[in-house]
Amino acid sequence: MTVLTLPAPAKLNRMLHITGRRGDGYHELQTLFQFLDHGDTLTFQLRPDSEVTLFPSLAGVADEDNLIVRAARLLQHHSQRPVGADIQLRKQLPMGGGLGGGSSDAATALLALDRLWELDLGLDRLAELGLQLGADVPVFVRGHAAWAEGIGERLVPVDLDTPWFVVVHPGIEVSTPRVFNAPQLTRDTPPISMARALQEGPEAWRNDCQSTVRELYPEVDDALNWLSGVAPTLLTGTGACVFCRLTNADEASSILSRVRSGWTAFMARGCNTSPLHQALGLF
Ligand SMILES: C[C@](O)(CO)[C@H](O)COP(=O)(O)OP(=O)(O)OC[C@H]1O[C@@H](n2ccc(N)nc2=O)[C@H](O)[C@@H]1O
Ligand SMILES: Nc1ncnc2c1ncn2[C@@H]1O[C@H](COP(=O)(O)OP(=O)(O)OP(=O)(O)O)[C@@H](O)[C@H]1O
Repeated sequence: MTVLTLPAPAKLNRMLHITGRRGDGYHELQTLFQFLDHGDTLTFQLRPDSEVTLFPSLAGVADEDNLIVRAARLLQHHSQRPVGADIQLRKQLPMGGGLGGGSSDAATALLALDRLWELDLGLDRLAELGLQLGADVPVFVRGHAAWAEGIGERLVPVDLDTPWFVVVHPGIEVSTPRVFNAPQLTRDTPPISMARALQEGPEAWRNDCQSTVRELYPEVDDALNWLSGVAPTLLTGTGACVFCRLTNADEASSILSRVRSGWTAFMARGCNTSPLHQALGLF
């Protein structure tokens, strides 16, 4: 095998609580992650030397800073022989969208190159390496919808409802550090048990970042106001995307056709098994 084409799906935070702040400034979260059947696509072609190339480059991100190339560099240290790859990226997910696009690309690179380079590191080690790249990478490596604690790395697999979603991107990039550094962000939600979060269900779920992001980014406020007029709506991660859940595809496509011009939107189905793991036959 010398070529692999694989998906890098989006994630949603179906709920997100901020329960504290660690000494190093990172926030303690409780969140429910679920994947969508929509995302980026990456193609990996084995090289006989130790070069790693990426095409096309992302605007504003130097290749060596791209999480895909950084994932490849981390893995190269684990090979006894020179290994390289030409990587093609079909980017669909908005950057700074709260859909975890960069983290998902990184996880897809870790799993693809582990296979292409015959490293066989296993998901535990790959998730550990992934955490060095970003708090959201481990869930994409493990590939199952999850209840997450810590900074998002302590994961318990769960099965959530799998509705259709309409995801609206109001055309701006939200800075995750800016949101986490905002003085008005509440960081004192009392921790709850996973059982309680699951029992409360989607009607009760909320995102503790939402009111702060609304204040800092009026475009997100507009999108939340518009979409919640049609169906129950939440922010994902620190935004900028907002999503609502629908019981069927017809309702979703009807909302999609009415989304305000200047915003981008897509519809997708929630998945408890990542499309990446489905493609790799890991479940
Ligand atoms: C908010 C979430 O999207 C929820 O899924 C993620 O926790 C964010 O994950 P991410 O984008 O992978 O974040 P990282 O690249 O690890 O961190 C970006 C910056 O956000 C802040 N950050 C991030 C995650 C976290 N639990 N606490 C934080 O305070 C830190 O300032 C960090 O420097
Ligand atoms: N392959 C990549 N795809 C997207 N962004 C990348 C990538 N590599 C590095 N980045 C950098 O990471 C930043 C965050 O991108 P990303 O799309 O992961 O944000 P996000 O969807 O808000 O993530 P999260 O929900 O994890 O906070 C970008 O602004 C960009 O500078």
